[in-house]
Amino acid sequence: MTHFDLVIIGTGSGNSIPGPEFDGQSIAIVEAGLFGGTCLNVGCIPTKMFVHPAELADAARQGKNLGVDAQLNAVDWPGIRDRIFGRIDAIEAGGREYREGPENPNVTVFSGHGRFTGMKTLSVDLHDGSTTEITGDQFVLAAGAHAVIPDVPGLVDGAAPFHTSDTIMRIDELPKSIIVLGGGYIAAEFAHVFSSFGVQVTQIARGHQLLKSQDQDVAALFTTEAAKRYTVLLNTQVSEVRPADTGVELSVDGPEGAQTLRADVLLVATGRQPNAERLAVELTGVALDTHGRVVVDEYQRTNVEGIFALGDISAAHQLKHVANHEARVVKHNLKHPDALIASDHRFVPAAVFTNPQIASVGVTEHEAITRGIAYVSKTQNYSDIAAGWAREDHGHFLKVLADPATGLLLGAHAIGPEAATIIQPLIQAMSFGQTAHDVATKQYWIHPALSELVENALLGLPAPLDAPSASTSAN
Ligand SMILES: Cc1cc2nc3c(=O)[nH]c(=O)nc-3n(C[C@H](O)[C@H](O)[C@H](O)COP(=O)(O)OP(=O)(O)OC[C@H]3O[C@@H](n4cnc5c(N)ncnc54)[C@H](O)[C@@H]3O)c2cc1C
Ligand SMILES: NC(=O)c1ccc[n+]([C@@H]2O[C@H](COP(=O)([O-])OP(=O)(O)OC[C@H]3O[C@@H](n4cnc5c(N)ncnc54)[C@H](O)[C@@H]3O)[C@@H](O)[C@H]2O)c1
Repeated sequence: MTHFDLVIIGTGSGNSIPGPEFDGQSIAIVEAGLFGGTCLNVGCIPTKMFVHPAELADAARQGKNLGVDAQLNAVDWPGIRDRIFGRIDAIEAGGREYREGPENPNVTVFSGHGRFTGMKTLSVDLHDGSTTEITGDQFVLAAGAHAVIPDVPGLVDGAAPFHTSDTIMRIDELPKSIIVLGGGYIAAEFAHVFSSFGVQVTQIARGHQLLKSQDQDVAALFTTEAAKRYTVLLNTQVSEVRPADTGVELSVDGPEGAQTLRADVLLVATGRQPNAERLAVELTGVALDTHGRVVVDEYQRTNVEGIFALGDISAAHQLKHVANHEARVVKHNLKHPDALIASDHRFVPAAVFTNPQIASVGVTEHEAITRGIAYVSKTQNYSDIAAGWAREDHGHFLKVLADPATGLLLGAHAIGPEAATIIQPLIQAMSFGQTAHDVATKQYWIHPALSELVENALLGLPAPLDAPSASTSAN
């Protein structure tokens, strides 16, 4: 049994903790899978590296509307895949080498699956087949989450072939058809990529809308636009998945009754569960909530002294920028027990990298109504600002919600070109407590840039003093 000052489990955002401040401390890093975690290897980065070529393919198809008659001749899947993972795998290998190398003499990397066996005692099943046990004064639980496989015959028992986001990006060839199970982020982004690459996509969602955690107007428009691009089956349940001659066969039940669907490939994208139970954190006394997340306070401390948690294992938002933020908080708090800093989860933004793109921050209109929050709102269409009009945008918009008494922003929800980039000034305004009026009027907005969407949305909000206390909206 080897003892360490600090044990970090997981090399996603957890790997950013060791630095010169920790030079005098012995550190164990435990990693069961690829070095660098989900975002780098199987998450944000590779998916967005597929999204960009998908956008290029879409642009070739759509250019004709504006007089550029381009043609999409072929999508070289193996070429795209190998370019992406050629770059990513090198970073993964470099990251591992760096931590194992002479630059980090105080760090020991354990390549294997860790599992608590007692108070601050971790057993690690190493990839060489041996097992080792380590203890630590302090622990950082940064072990992320894993894809949930629904309890459907053929899936849970592994009888039928299927992919998750962990494997789909490395398949050998572009399938002719794919069924995407799930209506959330991962399903939306992969349905977009495969559809743009010319694959026949069928997306199955059990709810009445895709991306139903978004503002309802955004989710409704996205669902309508997705259904124009590929087959979307809503209110549909899968009862069985079977292997077929060339792929898979699914029995589904929906508004059209029972039917059998076939495709070359099935992608299951039905949520991600924190890895806390797999790590047996309860054996070191760490409490979990009803979602299986590690419970942390605002300083990222668990209920056990000296054990911190960050990222997907404990966060309500499974997002890389949240995991990174929390890692910075944990890094500080490990070194400054008498001057702790708190995580800031007030305004967590997120984007879905689809076509159209979606971005959001703060409360949705539905949430404002159900929580009884007084608000005013303005929905600004892209087509009514110069850059949107010029590109003949149809139907896309930014909706902003503000407090009628103070003029402070409550939320922003965009669907349309560059939505993820466009809403950043609104995230900034919310974070720094700037009023909608000040943000709109006390700076220049570049003309004719897409950012004028934000300026016009804010100018369209009723002024705070004129506003009634009840909700008002301007469209
Ligand atoms: C397909 C996909 C696309 C995504 N796209 C985006 C995006 O565009 N933007 C965004 O903000 N977020 C995105 N996310 C979410 C983002 O990837 C995660 O929120 C983020 O990576 C979580 O970081 P983490 O450090 O908490 O965990 P991870 O990065 O998952 O790191 C945890 C590490 O712990 C290791 N581990 C787990 N259990 C053990 C154990 N018992 N012993 C040892 N090691 C263990 C794992 O192998 C893993 O390497 C995406 C996720 C997916 C799946
Ligand atoms: N662009 C981004 O920031 C990005 C991209 C991908 C993933 N992520 C993160 O990763 C998380 C996980 O993504 P996800 O898409 O797997 O989860 P999600 O929570 O976004 O969506 C899960 C979907 O699966 C459906 N579902 C759940 N159980 C089901 C079942 N038994 N049968 C059928 N459908 C079922 C849900 O109704 C929902 O539509 C996201 O919540 C997000 O935080 C972020």
